[in-house]
Amino acid sequence: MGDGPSFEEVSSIAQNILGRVKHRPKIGIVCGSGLGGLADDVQDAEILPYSEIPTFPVSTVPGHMGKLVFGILEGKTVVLMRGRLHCYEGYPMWKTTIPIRVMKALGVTTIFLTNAAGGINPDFNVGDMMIIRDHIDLPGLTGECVLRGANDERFGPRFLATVDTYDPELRATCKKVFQDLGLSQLMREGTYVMIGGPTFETVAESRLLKAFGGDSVGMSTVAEAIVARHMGMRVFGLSLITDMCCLSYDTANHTTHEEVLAIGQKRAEDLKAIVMRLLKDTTVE
Ligand SMILES: O=P(O)(O)O[C@@H]1C[C@H](O)[C@@H](CO)O1
Ligand code: HPA
Repeated sequence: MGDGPSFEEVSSIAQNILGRVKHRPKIGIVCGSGLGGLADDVQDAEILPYSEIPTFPVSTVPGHMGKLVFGILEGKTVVLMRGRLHCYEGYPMWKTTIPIRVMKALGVTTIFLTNAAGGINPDFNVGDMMIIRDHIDLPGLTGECVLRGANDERFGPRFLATVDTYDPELRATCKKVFQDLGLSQLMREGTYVMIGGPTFETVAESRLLKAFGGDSVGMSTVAEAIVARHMGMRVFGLSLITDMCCLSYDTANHTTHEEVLAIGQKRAEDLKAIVMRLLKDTTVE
């Protein structure tokens, strides 16, 4: 196979994990920057650091601990990625999504992707949460799609339709969750744009992404969502808006990763409440 990973490599990682944990999750959750606190509520937790899983890539970004956490949340058997991988860390795009392929091989059928993101839509506020309705795969549009390279049909089809990437039923359930928890004022829905990072956007780039129809921007998630859909998983995505992108030179402020992590901490309880209730209300086969 061209860009990888091979089906055999993914199966071998999954076999290694299955030999070491008793839980058999159907739902996977990827914790975005600063959002790993979700893992603290996992009951009967079994924890595998990425560094202890043969050939598994490791996280290098502050706010991403680099552990798989297996256990029970809201009565559902789950696996959490407490820390994801980004291409700006030096990984080729396909390598950042090995954990998603491994989750599928472990038996996961539904995946929740969370991220920290900048707000492009001027109606958004820092601290809002955006249900991802659609995405713009900027790396993909410029030739760096995560599915680039030889295709192994055991994973999925060569050509993938992506119009329905984010599951409508899960989005509807999540909207009700916001209502039920009295958090509707924080709820947004829109289009997430993936950039490669690690630079935050210039003013001109933010204006471009806005003109493209983007509502939030980040450095992850899209490749994971595409790979998950390639393997037939159900995908849900949620962005925590941690900063607002600058659309004017007059108001240009300097976004920092520390600011992103701080807002993640500030909103940790609300985010946790939403994801846990969504879990509770989600039926898995
Ligand atoms: O892993 P996510 O997408 O939540 O992380 C975002 C994008 C960068 O990794 C980082 C920037 O602060 O947060
Ligand atoms: N841009 C890109 N990625 C991000 C941002 C941002 O403003 N905030 C958090 N992740």
